Amino acid sequence: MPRLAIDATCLPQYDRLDRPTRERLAAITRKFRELPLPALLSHPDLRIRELPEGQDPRIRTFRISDSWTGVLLAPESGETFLLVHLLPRENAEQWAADQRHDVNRVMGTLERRNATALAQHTAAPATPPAPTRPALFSDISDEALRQLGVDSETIAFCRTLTSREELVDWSPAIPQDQYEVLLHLLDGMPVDQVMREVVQPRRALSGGSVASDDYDTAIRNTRHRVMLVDDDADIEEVLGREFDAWRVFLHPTQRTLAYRPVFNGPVLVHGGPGTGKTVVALHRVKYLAEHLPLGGRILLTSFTNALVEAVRRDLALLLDEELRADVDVITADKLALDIVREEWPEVSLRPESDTRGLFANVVSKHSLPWSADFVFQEYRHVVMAQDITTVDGYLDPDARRGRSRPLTVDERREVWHAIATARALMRRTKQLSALELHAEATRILNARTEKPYTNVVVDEGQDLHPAQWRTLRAAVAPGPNDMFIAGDNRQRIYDNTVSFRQLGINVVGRSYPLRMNYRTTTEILTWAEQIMQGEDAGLGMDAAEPAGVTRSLLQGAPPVLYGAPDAAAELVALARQVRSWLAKGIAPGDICVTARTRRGVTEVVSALRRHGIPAARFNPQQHTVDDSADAVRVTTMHGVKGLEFRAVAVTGVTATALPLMDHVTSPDLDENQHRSDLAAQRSLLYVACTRAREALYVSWHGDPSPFLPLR
Ligand SMILES: Nc1ncnc2c1ncn2[C@@H]1O[C@H](COP(=O)(O)OP(=O)(O)OP(=O)(O)O)[C@@H](O)[C@H]1O
Repeated sequence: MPRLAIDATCLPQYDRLDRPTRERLAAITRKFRELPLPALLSHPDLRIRELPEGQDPRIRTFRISDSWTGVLLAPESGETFLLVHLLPRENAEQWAADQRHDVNRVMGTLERRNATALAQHTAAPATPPAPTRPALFSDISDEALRQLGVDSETIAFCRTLTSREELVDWSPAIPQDQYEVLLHLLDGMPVDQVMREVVQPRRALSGGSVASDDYDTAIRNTRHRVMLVDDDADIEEVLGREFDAWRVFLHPTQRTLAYRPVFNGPVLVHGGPGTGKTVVALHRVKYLAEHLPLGGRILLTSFTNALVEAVRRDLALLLDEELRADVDVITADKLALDIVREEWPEVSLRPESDTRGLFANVVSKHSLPWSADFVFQEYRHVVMAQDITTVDGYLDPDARRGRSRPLTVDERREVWHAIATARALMRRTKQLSALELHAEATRILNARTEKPYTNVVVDEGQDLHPAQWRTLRAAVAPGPNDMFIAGDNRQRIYDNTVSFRQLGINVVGRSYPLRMNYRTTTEILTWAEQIMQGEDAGLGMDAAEPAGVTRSLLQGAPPVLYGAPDAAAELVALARQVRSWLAKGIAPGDICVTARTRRGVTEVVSALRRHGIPAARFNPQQHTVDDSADAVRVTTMHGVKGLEFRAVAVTGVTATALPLMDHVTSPDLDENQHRSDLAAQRSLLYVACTRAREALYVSWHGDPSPFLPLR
């Protein structure tokens, strides 16, 4: 019996159909699966029509209602029908006639192109290539392009173009997988790398090349754009439930990572903002949960409580309750606390501010010549980062590698004494700092032969402290599929750096980049990338490969930048901007405004309300807002980590606020730490700006932040 597949193009259209039309479509698609092909094509009720003579014989249109038409790909061979598009009746036939569907033989996927438009342009380019500007890809031979799956027609077309912008403008007409190849080449990725990163993952899924008339296989291999409907599933049920594309359509690279049966050790998935790292981590959990041995458990963790809440919510969309019961979704800190409490039930977590206070007391009591901040940093970045437990360990010449302020041996003894005093006090009061809990949890776990988890999946890994990594490492036995880590060094906004090698997390040979951004438009992304230009990407996790450039297939308006004369004027301009987004039909809840500080958040909320705009402080942890759900969300720049909104306003990007020098270690204290803290503040701006899906507005008053690309 025929099987039904649905192209991703149909999904937004389905939302526009009214109830009777949806029911009618469901009835039709049921018939697709009940009747043999000849009976189906000639069925009087369905009015399946071929296109006029000379056009693609595989494409048919069928009537759904008086106003809606369906477009169907019905290959002569094979059993799979593809519902290609749902269109208003008046546009359907022309659209169908312009498109052509082919099998990409190299990548094994089904592709669509606007054949009419491409052929017309190739024959007579609107603007012939200027003799002064070389055609695109002039340094890459036809043969090399063909090996990457770019066919002769697309090659001939590309040779008429001279700029990246032209190629991007034409992207809706170009076969999608070929477009991705071209985009990477254009941005300088070498041919062999494109082969490895773009072509191979597709081939891996299709198991090699596919014959040009084998549409059936190609449709099944195009899972990044095509949804296969189970034989007994109802189309209404498939399309009618709240739809999130990420649950169904994985990019081939995402799919090969999430669904690979075995990795022989820890895996690192890295990539720029919006490349689907969280999506891959969630699908990996799904795969692991579906293949979990009896009694096994999975840990899914992320950096903050807010992020853990977000992945918990998303996991519920992907995995049914029964499988979710085998997955703990908690922060590393919560894990450490739970483990330590198993052996020491009265222990509690000491908030970071208390820990700093404790160090301040010890430093003043000992009348040390260093500031409390300095001693606290020695504790955090030397002692706890390396799990040093003895004075000799701290005196080791290598222990303070990377710290720029030298200490003599006697001075070290003094610092050690202060740190040891503070640590002893924590123990005596049974109130341990998070780092202390991790050190304890690691010792407990290392002493056990039975580990609590079969697999550990980590999202937002770039911000974890080495002590947290040690707990995670100790929570799972080393071996196949033990750790799956997603992160992006350039989004590191806290002050931790780690060396995986030293932590026994060996990702060498298992470090994979994701490069396609699914969230942000090209215009916003390209601008935001400039914030990070020249920034060393080696901080955070020591990824085997530096982060590459991220591309987006989405297009939109460039970011709007505004420098106001003073704070009041900045708020007035913000209100104007938000009002214009609302007027364009963006719901208040899809708009987020960030401020640099908590006080800034309060000021923005009251300013927007004064202008009659519903606004509320946003609590990312619970995804709740103070009053009404239908309000513009306002939060700090830290608060938007890992989230996204249709429109984002990043305010207060003023020289005195970014970097906020209170949060940056003074260079007198430690030069390297100073640089690292500055880099984290730069990343904060980058993270905030890359939360925007469609619209980004950035403002400041007085002098702009030096991190802002204003050229
Ligand atoms: N294959 C996909 N198909 C459709 N949407 C996708 C796909 N992969 C990711 N997305 C969407 O792209 C957006 C970004 O994904 P995700 O949050 O996983 O990226 P990320 O790399 O973790 O981002 P960041 O590092 O910026 O927090 C989300 O809206 C997600 O649903």
